[in-house]
Parts: sequence; structure tokens; C-alpha cells
Amino acid sequence: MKKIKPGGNRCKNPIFHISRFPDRGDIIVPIIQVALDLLELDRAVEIAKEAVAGGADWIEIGTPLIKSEGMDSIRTMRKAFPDRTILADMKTVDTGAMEVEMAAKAGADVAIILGSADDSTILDALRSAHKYGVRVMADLISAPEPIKRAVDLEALGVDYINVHVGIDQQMVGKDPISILMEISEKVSVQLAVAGGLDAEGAAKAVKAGARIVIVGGNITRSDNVTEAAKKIRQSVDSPESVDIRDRGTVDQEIREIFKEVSTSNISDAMHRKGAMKGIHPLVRGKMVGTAVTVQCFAGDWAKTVEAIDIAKEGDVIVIYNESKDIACWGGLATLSSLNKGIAGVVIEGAVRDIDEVETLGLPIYTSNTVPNAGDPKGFGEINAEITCGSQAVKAGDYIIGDESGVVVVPKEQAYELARRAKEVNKTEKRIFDEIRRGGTLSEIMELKKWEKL
Ligand SMILES: O=C([C@H](O)CO)[C@H](O)[C@H](O)COP(=O)(O)O
Repeated sequence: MKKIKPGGNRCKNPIFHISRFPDRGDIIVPIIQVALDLLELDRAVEIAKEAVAGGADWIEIGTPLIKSEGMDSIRTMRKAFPDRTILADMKTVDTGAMEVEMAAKAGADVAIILGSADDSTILDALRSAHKYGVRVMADLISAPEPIKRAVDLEALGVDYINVHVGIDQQMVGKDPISILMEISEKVSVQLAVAGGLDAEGAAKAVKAGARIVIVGGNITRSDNVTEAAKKIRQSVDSPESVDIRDRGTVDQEIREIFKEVSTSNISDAMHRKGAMKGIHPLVRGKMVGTAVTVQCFAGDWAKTVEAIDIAKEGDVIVIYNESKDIACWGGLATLSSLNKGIAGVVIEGAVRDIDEVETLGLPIYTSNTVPNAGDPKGFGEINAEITCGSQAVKAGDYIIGDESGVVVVPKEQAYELARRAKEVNKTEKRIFDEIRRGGTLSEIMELKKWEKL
């Protein structure tokens, strides 16, 4: 058994290449492959340098970067990292030979093609790879029968198989580890794994049989890329020492993420939807919870106050009151809510007793304040679908408030949108770090280049 030294296996001479890699069972220490899924090449080179400093071995030019910058992305990376293994994530689905040739001639050591491509594409890609002295990794992303396909791909002769859950699939809760375990029992080809891996996921992946641990966002979008890569290095090298934490229920996971991210991150993840109009923080404080809705009429505060008894700990009471000139909420209702552990209140309408509610400290978001209240007549409904701040709100939807305002996340999409908001948050942290080093936002994002033509 030979160990593949990171970067030490590149060779342009096909004969030398073939004799140097007679089999595919030769990685002993797991490899960390950093996946550069960015759009800007200069940033990608810088991030790759930081990742390598933290212990990343192989450098993958991600599909978005290849689409944005073409084969020049491979040439540039090859020049910047003459001794590293460079992978081109072509995700080839047809014309296998041509795409492998392009990647090889641009300087890649490994071309990544789709495992679900037709056998004819895989075989021709392999012929081309042998001709140009490069290796082929087949990516199982979205393969309908991944275990069966892994067995076929091994028989076809690919060098590596990547058990991969794509970024969009991760957002709806899929992860690659269980399928990796099953596949590692069926094939002996070297397995790579990718799909939202963090330090914990990397440790699990190594224990499940991966020899190449591919990490994208959790390294490249970190505000400290080198530290993030070091953490992955530690997990991959000593997987037994990594604590696997219990993530709790889906609801707990969603709440935890919403507490970490901002309403602006969430609104971006929702493609600019979800923000309430005309609702502003009155008593400031981060608010995350599930909605108990109240529909009531001009100053009638019976249903608003009854909703406090129906709400559970961690809920947010969301009220539509017909009038902005008569308060349906005040200090006594606020104190009752604190007793029940309610997370906050959102009111399209009016609040009074501002001195008291400010002292009590429960987060309150509203459209108006007035001194006068109405009467508890009892008209209205609790937990019907309402419109508040021009957004439809159903009981159980997630309501998040902070300094910027309030967003509503429909409960059916809450997990996915929380995950996507977290990705937005990570991307912004990295860009903040780059601006701190002296760039400007438009330079870093290459705004001019991406203006619509
Ligand atoms: O291949 C990838 C994806 O399909 C986009 O091109 C990613 O590089 C891969 O999933 C690794 O990235 P993370 O999932 O962010 O770790």
C-alpha cells in the first residue's frame, strides 16, 4: 500500500502516471479537499491559500467557479499551486472525453464527472483521462440508486467515487453519511464524501469509510478560513476525539439557527420576501418564536389578552388590530406574557404604557403607540390566518424580530429557510473579513462585472 502525498501525485506523462497509480486503494491518511464554490477567481486563490495553510490537501475548483471563470480558473489555480492536487468539478454529464481533456490540458489532476452520466460518457471520460494522465472522480449527486450506481462505477474503472449530497439537498435536511456507510460496504474503490461537512461531519465521514473529505462552505465561507481548515484537519486526523452533539428536535434546530442569524439574512434567504411592512421595534431585543395569531377590532383587547393564556413558552403573539389609534396592548398584558415565557409580541395596531413595557423588557414590535385603550368586547379570533404588516401569518409560522424589523417564515419551509439563512450569514461574515482587510464591497463582489447586460 502506498500513501498518496497531497500534491505529490501530479504527472503529465501518461505512462508515468499509470505506473505511479497502479491501483486506487492507496490513500492511507485521509485527504482534505477544499471545494472553492465561489464566483471570483482572485478571492478563490486567496481562500485556497488560507485553507492550505490550515491543512487542506487537495484543491477543488468548484462548478460555480468553473462556470464563472471557465478553464482559466484551473490554469490560474495550477500556477498558484504548482505542487498541489487540483480537481476540476466539471460535473460532466455528456461529452466525457472532451471535458476531461479540457480539464487536463488546463492543469487539473482529477476531473469530476457525474456518476449518473451514461456508461458511454463515463467510459470515454476514462479513456481520455488515461490518455492525458489524469484521474476521474465520479460524483453520485442526485443518482437515483446511489448504491447500485457505485458498484457499477467501480466496475467501469473510475478512480474515486464521491458520495455527495448537494448544497440544495442539504438545505432540506439530507446528509451523506448514512449512504456513505452503505456504499463503503459494497465497494473497495476510494471514497470521497461531500455535503455540508463541518468538523463533526468530517469525523463521522472518516469513521464511515471516506478517504477524501470534501469541505466547501464550512471552510471557504468562514471568517477565519485557516482556523476552519485546521478544525477539519484535527477531526479528520483524530475522528475519535470529536464530540458528536445532539442537535435536538427539528424545531429546536430551527430556533437555534434563527437566533444566530439576522432578519436581513432570513429575508435574503427568502429572496426578499417575508419582511413585515410598517412594523418597527418598540422594545428592542432579538425575538424568535412560533406564532399565535390574533385578529381583533378597533381597540378590542379581549382576544389579545386571551391569546396569552393559549400561547406556550417560546411563542410569539402576532396581532392584527383594526385601529392604530386605540391601543389593544399595554403593561399588564406584557407582564402576563413574561409570566408565561412568551418570546415577544408583534402588533399591527397600537401599544400603550410605553414606560412600563420598556422597563419590563419583553421584545415588542408595533406600528404605533398611543395613551388610550379600548374595551374587552370579545370580537375576533385566535389562531386564524391573519395579515399583519402586509404578511400572511398562520399559527405556528416562525416569527423573527431584531433591530431591522420582523420577518415571517412559513412553518412548512422553516427548516430549509433557516439553513439557507445560515449560509447567507456565513457568506457575509467572510465578506466582512475581506472588507476589514481593506477592500470595498464592490471590488470584492466584482459588482461591475455582474451588472445585468
Ligand atoms: O460540489 C459541490 C456543490 O455541488 C456545488 O458545486 C460542493 O463543492 C460540495 O457540496 C462541497 O461543498 P459543501 O457542501 O458546501 O461542503
